[in-house]
Amino acid sequence: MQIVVDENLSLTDYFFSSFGEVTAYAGRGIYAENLKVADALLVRSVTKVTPKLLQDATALSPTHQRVKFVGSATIGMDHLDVEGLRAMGVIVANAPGCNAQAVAEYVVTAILMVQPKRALSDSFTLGIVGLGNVGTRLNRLAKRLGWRVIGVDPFVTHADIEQVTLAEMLPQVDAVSIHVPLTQHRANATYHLMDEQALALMKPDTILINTARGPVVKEAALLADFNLSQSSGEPIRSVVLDVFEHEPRISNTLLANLAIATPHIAGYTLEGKARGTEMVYQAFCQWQGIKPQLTLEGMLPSMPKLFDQKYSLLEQLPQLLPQISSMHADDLALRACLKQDSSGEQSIDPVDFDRLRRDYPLRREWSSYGDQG
Ligand SMILES: NC(=O)c1ccc[n+]([C@@H]2O[C@H](COP(=O)([O-])OP(=O)(O)OC[C@H]3O[C@@H](n4cnc5c(N)ncnc54)[C@H](O)[C@@H]3O)[C@@H](O)[C@H]2O)c1
Ligand SMILES: O=C(O)[C@H](O)[C@H](O)COP(=O)(O)O
Repeated sequence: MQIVVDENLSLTDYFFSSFGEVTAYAGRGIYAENLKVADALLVRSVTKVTPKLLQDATALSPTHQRVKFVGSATIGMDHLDVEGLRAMGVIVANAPGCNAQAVAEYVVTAILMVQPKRALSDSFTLGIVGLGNVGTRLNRLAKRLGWRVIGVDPFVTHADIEQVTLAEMLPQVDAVSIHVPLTQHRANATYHLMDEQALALMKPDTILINTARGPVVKEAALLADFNLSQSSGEPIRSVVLDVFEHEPRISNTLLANLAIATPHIAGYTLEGKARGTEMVYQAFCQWQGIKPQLTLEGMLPSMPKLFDQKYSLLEQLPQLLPQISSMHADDLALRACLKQDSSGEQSIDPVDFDRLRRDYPLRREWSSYGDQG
């Protein structure tokens, strides 16, 4: 069997080499040409997989049966034409929840970094938009920190989360964190969910965090929000972005105004990435009609136990974060990539953005340091 993989997947040899030949390419560089003799394609979020891609591959090698399994080791699926692929008989799988804990920990870290004093006060209120795998994990962490949580999700109900509409939530929270899939052309679509109207409902000092997908926050509205504060002499809103509307290109006009900017690595823990591949492996085994033999058991190195259950998360995090989080360095590394582009503006080059992601020193989740949840 021929298996084509994005080079940015973890542990592909461990999980897949017993099935056949595994060939890796840069995720943004997987073309029909690379899939001529492929049976399975394993991607992350940067490879757009459509029926056309697979049909083009078949046209290049008509005697080969085309790709029959597409696995994405990610939570998000907006890069896959799931309906179109399934309609042509392709098995499509992703990895729901694989890096949800990583993202929840990223959000708490960002809030504690941006506004430590406010976040440590007992009246801090967090708004969570999207109460799926990430949103519910974030709710759990936030409650452990003593924060009040208000959630928005038109599709689910959680007994332990106070749920309101977006318009009701935005004026009353200290931070808003976005955890919705990117959707378009349907009821409650999330494309540009955070637009001029939504930003206008927020207090000027409400922190905005987007780790979902870039186009959920309308960049032009964000820039207008910054301009409005600047022109009235007010401090600009604290905004944390891990994803960008025009990713992988980021203009300095945006970057210079962000409190924290990271290159789409909120989910990049060793655990999150490894689980993503493991979940795709499980779906792959199901497709092959075999029982999965391999697991992550014993595959991840153990870490020193830094958390002490005698103390609360709130008491320990401020001291531990400098040791267990790379957020400050991640932000600096991204800003260090600014250079003049062809239009004479300063921006982050997509090649540098992808390099930072490929070479990212994967963080560890707090449980690996002894946090028992
Ligand atoms: N930055 C990263 O590294 C990273 C990592 C993981 C996931 N993500 C992104 O985060 C998204 C959320 O992840 P998840 O695991 O929680 O997904 P999930 O599918 O478990 O949950 C998404 C939730 O959003 C809700 N939702 C949909 N439309 C909504 C709307 N208009 N308003 C409010 N809620 C709405 C859904 O009902 C669902 O409960 C993913 O789709 C992915 O794009 C990013
Ligand atoms: O949806 C997700 O799981 C993440 O956003 C995604 O996995 C980020 O990393 P990438 O797939 O681009 O490597």
